Amino acid sequence: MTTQELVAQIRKKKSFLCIGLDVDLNKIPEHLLKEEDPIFEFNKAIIDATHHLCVAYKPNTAFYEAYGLKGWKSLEKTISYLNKKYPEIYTIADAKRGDIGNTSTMYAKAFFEDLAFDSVTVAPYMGKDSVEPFLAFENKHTIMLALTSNEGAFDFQTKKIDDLEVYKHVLETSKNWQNSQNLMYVVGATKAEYFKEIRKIVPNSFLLVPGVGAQGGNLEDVCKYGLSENIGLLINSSRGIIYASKDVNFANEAAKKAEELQVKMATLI
Ligand SMILES: O=c1ccn([C@@H]2O[C@H](COP(=O)(O)O)[C@@H](O)[C@H]2O)c(=O)[nH]1
Repeated sequence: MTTQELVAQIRKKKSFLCIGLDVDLNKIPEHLLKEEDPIFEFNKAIIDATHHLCVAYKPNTAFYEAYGLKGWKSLEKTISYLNKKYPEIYTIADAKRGDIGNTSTMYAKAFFEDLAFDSVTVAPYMGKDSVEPFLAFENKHTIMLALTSNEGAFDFQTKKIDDLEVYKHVLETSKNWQNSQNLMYVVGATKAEYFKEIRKIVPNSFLLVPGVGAQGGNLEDVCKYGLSENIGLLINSSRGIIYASKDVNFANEAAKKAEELQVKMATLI
């Protein structure tokens, strides 16, 4: 999907919500555990109940890899359900990959070609030659970690090298990489006070913002400086939406949580 198509969907739905599909079998309604593929049945119900309120879904691959081959099959079924039934929806494989060039190309093929995701998250630590193989894919986005939502972000990302914080180096340097128009960045909602500085470096880039909901990030605080001319934000909430309830009405309860965020978003754009 192109960035323009993503922006058009955001404007149409008045939503820049991304729902995280981080499925933990200990947290889903018990009646689903009798199904052949409980993870897929859970995702399908959540997607059918919330697709009109959000523009993107983000399965974190860890939650699928943890269940081995079965989990990977559930991921495959989920992305193919989304691509067939809701082709306008933007999809993010939150896999945080990146390696030497030829290995990165294989990661990119796995997520962009085999699974047909629109985007994948990558770590910047191995530098340009580890990220450019992802950027070479047309109409696919590579979402690079810049300033993450966790406490450990202060261990390295905010430390200075040559008088500039590491996360700023990540943003500044990557702007000059080949096909950098295909880059987006992860910035945690728990770091709202950093958005003003970040927008000075990447005024128009899309930012994937996890941390609203369970991690305590605040939508309005992020939007104050995070919104750009083309909206430029995808705000993710996973546990805060998908685990709204454990009873048979779980999908409707999740939709209510998603709607709370979407209604606020509509007033902000
Ligand atoms: O800095 C980061 C990068 C990624 N994540 C991921 O986003 C979701 C957040 O889930 P919640 O349940 O809404 O807290 C999850 O998949 C994380 O691995 C992040 O939180 N922070």
